[in-house]
Amino acid sequence: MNTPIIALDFREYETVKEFLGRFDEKLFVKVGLELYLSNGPKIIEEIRQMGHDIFLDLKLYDIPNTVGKAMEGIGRLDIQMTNVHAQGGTAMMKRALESFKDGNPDGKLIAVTQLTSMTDEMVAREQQSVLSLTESVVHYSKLAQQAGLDGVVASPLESEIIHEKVGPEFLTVTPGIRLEEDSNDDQARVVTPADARNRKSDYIVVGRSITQDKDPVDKYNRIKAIWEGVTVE
Ligand SMILES: O=c1ccn([C@@H]2O[C@H](COP(=O)(O)O)[C@@H](O)[C@H]2O)c(=O)[nH]1
Repeated sequence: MNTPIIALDFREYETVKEFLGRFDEKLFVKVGLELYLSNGPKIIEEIRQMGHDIFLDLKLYDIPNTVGKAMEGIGRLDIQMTNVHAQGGTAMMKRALESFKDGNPDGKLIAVTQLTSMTDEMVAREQQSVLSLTESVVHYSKLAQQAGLDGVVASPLESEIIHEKVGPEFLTVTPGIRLEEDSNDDQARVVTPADARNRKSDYIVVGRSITQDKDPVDKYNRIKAIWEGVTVE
């Protein structure tokens, strides 16, 4: 069972250091735009030196040449996973893959399908999509697979159908995770860690539910145990 990925949505390195210092085990953490843009690539080195694995979540979305060049830089970083937007198209994803794997052959490149903050209604009205949200997620997953990527970012609600339509080995990395006790926020497609496991997600990504808790280590351990099926919520 893959360990839950903790989204380090903080701005300051000092906050990250204090947060990670509470844990006495190796973690898989996600560095997103807020942390990376405030600190630059050195944040990756610092976290790696602490012994943790990193998913660099920059969601690149541009023309193939621009994304390819940016991925050359990302490929030089010591990370385990990174991503692009599948909506950038197959040519863009292929260029991204080539550049990233050139520097980091073991790293995973995945693509965002439909953000977990999106609803069926938003996909229909704002994207003017003729496909339903789920159909659109499957469509972008197939494009990502055709481009040779390792998997996608989606909601756990779509994990089963992605595995069914695209393949069991194709990774589903799934944010939008909340326990029943957690408050509602900007996430629209939300499930519990147990539900994510039942729906065959490969990874769960959890941010505020852990980082904003008064006891993040305890909350992480609870979420991990539920995700692994060791305890019920
Ligand atoms: O579709 C997506 C893609 C990325 N994310 C990121 O995951 C975390 C989730 O944080 P929470 O605090 O648990 O909501 C966050 O960093 C997002 O940028 C996503 O939520 N949905």
